[in-house]
Amino acid sequence: MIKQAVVASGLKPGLAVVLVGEDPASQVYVGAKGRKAEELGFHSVQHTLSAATSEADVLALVRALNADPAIHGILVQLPLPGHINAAAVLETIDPAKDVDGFHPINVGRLAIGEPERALISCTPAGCLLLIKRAVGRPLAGLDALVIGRSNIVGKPMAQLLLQESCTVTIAHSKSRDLAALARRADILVAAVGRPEMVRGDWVKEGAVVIDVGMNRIPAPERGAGKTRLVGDVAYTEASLRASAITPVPGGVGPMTIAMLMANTLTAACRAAGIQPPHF
Ligand SMILES: Nc1nc(=O)c2c([nH]1)NC[C@@H]1CN(c3ccc(C(=O)N[C@@H](CCC(=O)O)C(=O)O)cc3)C=[N+]21
Repeated sequence: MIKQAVVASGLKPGLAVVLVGEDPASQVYVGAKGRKAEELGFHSVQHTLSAATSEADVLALVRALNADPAIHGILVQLPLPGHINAAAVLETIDPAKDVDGFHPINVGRLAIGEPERALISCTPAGCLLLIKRAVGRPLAGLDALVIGRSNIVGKPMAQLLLQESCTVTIAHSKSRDLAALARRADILVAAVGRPEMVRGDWVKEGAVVIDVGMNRIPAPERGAGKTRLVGDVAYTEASLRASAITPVPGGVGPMTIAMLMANTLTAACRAAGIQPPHF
């Protein structure tokens, strides 16, 4: 779907990914993003800097990418090493190239209900698309519960659902009786980072369940020292009640990468003064 839109636009969207340090898990994500970008015919560049790189050098690279007309999207992989002020780096990215949607300008545009001028955080944007497809009619009036209040997922997810006129509840570690809140939800988004915390009997019959969790847990059955990836939802139990549910892996993660590409195409279209496609 994105591929057709790229071809139709006649543009070559450019995505720059900046990785500071050699965290192996980060390298896996960055590799997957680069492969997808190339598959779609994007101009794709990766800057891998040593973990000892100074903040000034990261800022200088971001400024150079801001000024590069072949680059439409800039992603600085988080987390950054402790000696680098992540907020300073994110605020240096040109908001028009901020394909992660983490710059306060883009966060603000989402909050004031101007999503058509913003770039929206990829994971919640992808979750909203999945929810809309699963529900198949306007979301207005539905009860939505977002578990988790991070800047990257929980808060923007709640904003997007509010924009769709859902009745939105945001729950977090201090919330009381999460199970009761969950049982009322027509739309349940779990983004807390606790393996299989959402049980099957928390799920309302017919609810749409979106699992943002990416928890790596020990899997001795696969051999000594091996791990497996599980979400925040007990999938098998929850799938007996849900009308639609995303698995982990193979759900929100790949959708996040797809939305990163969609945001890069959107940024390229805006830079060229043409109407971005609607996903
Ligand atoms: N500035 C920034 N933007 C990000 O978007 C960002 C980031 N920093 N830091 C790290 C997290 C993590 N993240 C993932 C995206 C896709 C999968 C994904 O596709 N996962 C596969 C499974 C991969 C596996 O098996 O390990 C799946 O869910 O099917 C995972 C993780 C983006 N992140």
